Amino acid sequence: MRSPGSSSCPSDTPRVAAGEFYDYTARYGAMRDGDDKTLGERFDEILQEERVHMSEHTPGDGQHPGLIEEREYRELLESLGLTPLLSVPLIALSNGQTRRARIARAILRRPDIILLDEPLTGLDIESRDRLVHLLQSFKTSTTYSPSILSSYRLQEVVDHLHGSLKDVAPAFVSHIAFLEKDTFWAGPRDEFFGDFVKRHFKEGNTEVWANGFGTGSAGTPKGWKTREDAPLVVDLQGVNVVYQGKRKILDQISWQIRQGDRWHLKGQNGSGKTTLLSLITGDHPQSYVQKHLLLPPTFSPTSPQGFTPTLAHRKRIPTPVLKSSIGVLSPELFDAFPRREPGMSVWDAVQTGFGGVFVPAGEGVGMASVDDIFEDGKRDEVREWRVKRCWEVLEALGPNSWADKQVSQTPGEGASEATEAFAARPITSLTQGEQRVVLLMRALVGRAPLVILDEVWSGMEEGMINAVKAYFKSGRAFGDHQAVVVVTHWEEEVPWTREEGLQSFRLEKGYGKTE
Ligand SMILES: Nc1ncnc2c1ncn2[C@@H]1O[C@H](COP(=O)(O)OP(=O)(O)OP(=O)(O)O)[C@@H](O)[C@H]1O
Repeated sequence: MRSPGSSSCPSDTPRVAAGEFYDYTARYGAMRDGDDKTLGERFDEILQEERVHMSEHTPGDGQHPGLIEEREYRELLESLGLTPLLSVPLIALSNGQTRRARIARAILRRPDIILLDEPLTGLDIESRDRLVHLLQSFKTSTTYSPSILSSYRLQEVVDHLHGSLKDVAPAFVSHIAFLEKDTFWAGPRDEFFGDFVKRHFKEGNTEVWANGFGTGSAGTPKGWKTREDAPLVVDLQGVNVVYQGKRKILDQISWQIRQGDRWHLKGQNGSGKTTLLSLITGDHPQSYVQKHLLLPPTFSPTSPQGFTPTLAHRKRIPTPVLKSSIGVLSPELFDAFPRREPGMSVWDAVQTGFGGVFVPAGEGVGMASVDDIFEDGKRDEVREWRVKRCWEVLEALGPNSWADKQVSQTPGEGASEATEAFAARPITSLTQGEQRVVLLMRALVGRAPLVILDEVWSGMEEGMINAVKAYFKSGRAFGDHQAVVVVTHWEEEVPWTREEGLQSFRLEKGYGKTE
């Protein structure tokens, strides 16, 4: 019998765990039988399950908290912005929409305790406000008032953007438990901000602020006089995506991405960011039918010089070539990456980034592909560069950079013991945050002409976030020939400023515009 006591909303891998969304490319293709269950139908099923569960118990026996009333159900959907999505198949929901649906599902069952793991991650600003408002309303509700246990990253609780200690914790939070390495503190919110935060961050723990974005040197050195001189990496003109002949998601989008560019792709949940990026990565079937969708066709095997910036239409680029031209980390990729592949180590996972593949290809640096692709004279050089590059990213983002205060070695001088041990670990033995860092290494390792970083910080611990920020700021993470697109709903997570050359592309109601 299920426990009526609590319900939770895990921060990630929800689609896999729930069996509701298992293959991230499936959502772009034709729906298969069983894929077309709508959000409304799923909620109806849950309510029916609750009715059955209630009928098996007498009221007051403590085994069920009572069915949600019709009016409250409607209000719940409304307050999470789900009403217009009831007729949408589960598989077609965007990330933020899925997260909101999962939170509603948890609340529908009216548990006594709700566990929320980083509930604001992946939500746009409006949805974050709506959720906080909903959780706040439970405090004064006479019909349903659950206890809420919710985890947040420090930046969602303390004003991180400005490096200040201002309390920005969501309004409904009354008590805070703080966990960091060997420090544990728990108590009322006022005491946390009144005393603990100030004391804790004064006592030598200031690096959490010092490494924030906005410090250090610019990360966008460029070898071109003006941006327009830089070669194109992606060229989209008048791109459209329509579903079922009527749902227009992208309407005449034109976007040019050039070498050295740093882009922030913006837009509310469901505005089409993932769809647009899936056209660029070639995962979306409609990428083949676009009139003008030019993508980077060339391997970038050894160095920036190895890249020839000649664009080609999606139809003309073999998928493996396109995959090796674009480094990606996204929630979809995180869910789909086959980390349970028997024996897959960190090293194996990182090196799949050279080909943008999921399965390690052979021995060593997985360079079966090297033999296939490169001529005799070039193979050794390619192998050598790839091995060196794997160690570089492992050193830069491995445990030396976030686990404790050890000073990491200069990249290229060989890997430290901690890094070697980390490289050998099975990826399944890592925490979720560690797995994210490894998949970020995978996206960066090939020095691909285009790197797409979609919500890369979610699930990472504070120390990891700071290590990644520091790496991006160091100028070593990206070469001049690389273009980077960052997707996040948090401005403070974007690693560059406008002064450093950052540009923004916003999607709204199907249209796209540069800001
Ligand atoms: N196969 C499909 N059929 C119908 N609609 C779809 C399909 N796939 C996606 N959509 C819709 O396309 C819209 C855009 O989704 P997309 O995932 O691109 O949004 P997003 O901007 O990435 O959102 P988020 O910020 O939540 O990640 C959503 O409203 C989604 O429901």
